[in-house]
Amino acid sequence: MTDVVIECHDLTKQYGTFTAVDHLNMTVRKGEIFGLLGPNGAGKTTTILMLLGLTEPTSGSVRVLGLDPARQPLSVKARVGYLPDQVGFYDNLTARENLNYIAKLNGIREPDMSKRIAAALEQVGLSHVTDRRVKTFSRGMRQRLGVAEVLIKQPQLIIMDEPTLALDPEAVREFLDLIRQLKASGITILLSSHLLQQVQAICDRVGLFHKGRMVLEGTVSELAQRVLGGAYRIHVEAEGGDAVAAALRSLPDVLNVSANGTHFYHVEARTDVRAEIARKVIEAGGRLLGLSVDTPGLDEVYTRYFQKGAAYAASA
Ligand SMILES: Nc1ncnc2c1ncn2[C@@H]1O[C@H](COP(=O)(O)OP(=O)(O)OP(=O)(O)O)[C@@H](O)[C@H]1O
Repeated sequence: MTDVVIECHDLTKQYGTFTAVDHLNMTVRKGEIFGLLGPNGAGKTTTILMLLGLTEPTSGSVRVLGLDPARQPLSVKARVGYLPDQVGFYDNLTARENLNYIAKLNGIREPDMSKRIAAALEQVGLSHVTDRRVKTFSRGMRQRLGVAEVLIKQPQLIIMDEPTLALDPEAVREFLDLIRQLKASGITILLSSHLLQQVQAICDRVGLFHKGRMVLEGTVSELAQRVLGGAYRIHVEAEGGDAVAAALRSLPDVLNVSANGTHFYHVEARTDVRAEIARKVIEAGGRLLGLSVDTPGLDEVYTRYFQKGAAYAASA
């Protein structure tokens, strides 16, 4: 058995003559957190619906845990959890009562049911409010209860659609920690979000959607490399003048060096070449006074991509 959890080949969905998802190729591996990014209408939700077997592809293929969601929707539903942006609960019921209801709907019976519910509430940090009515819960608690609801199925994959949209910063932080814990427990996560900093903070890889196509895919630094050129911006402070500047320019992975005054250099590089820079400055007879690196964020990649969208789409 391979470790591929999601695999799409030329997956296409048309609504009439409109193509919402256009020949999508995507692979998500076991244990990854994969982020789906893209502006409104890019095709993320339609993709999720096809992964869940809630809408049929027009052409192409999709496999989730080796299953065809269009033909085996119940098997997919049994193994895959889905968390929307806001989960609906019966507000007058307690957390436990809500989960009892969901467990029964999923065919889970005692004694398993109570054990799974207790474990799920523990995992999301809500054990202390098991018997409190959900109407007293904050949005953050409701979202975590949503994860507990998904966990009682013991899923191998959880698909989350904008799960942190309505949360305050503290609740977001707790929720992102929870996602990391889910990954640590071996669950694969597909996360659709507009919130780039959050995606950057937790996703192993991201796919950028644009007009139904996945136009960029990779780690944040790979995307930065592709869209911005130099993914690493290195700030160098060194004495040594022209010899230092020439030494910096001679490094293989360096794309650009600009000097700011006589001591400061801004280096754009394909890789983190700080160690090589330190060596070169010394070899050139210079004196290294400071060295730091910053990697561009997903927000910069995203903004730049959409400024130059058509050009990248053509080369993707
Ligand atoms: N049932 C439908 N019938 C016709 N067009 C649809 C249908 N569902 C979605 N679309 C269109 O398909 C395109 C992709 O929509 P989708 O909801 O997948 O995008 P999205 O990336 O999830 O955007 P958002 O972030 O706004 O949810 C949009 O132009 C949308 O209007």
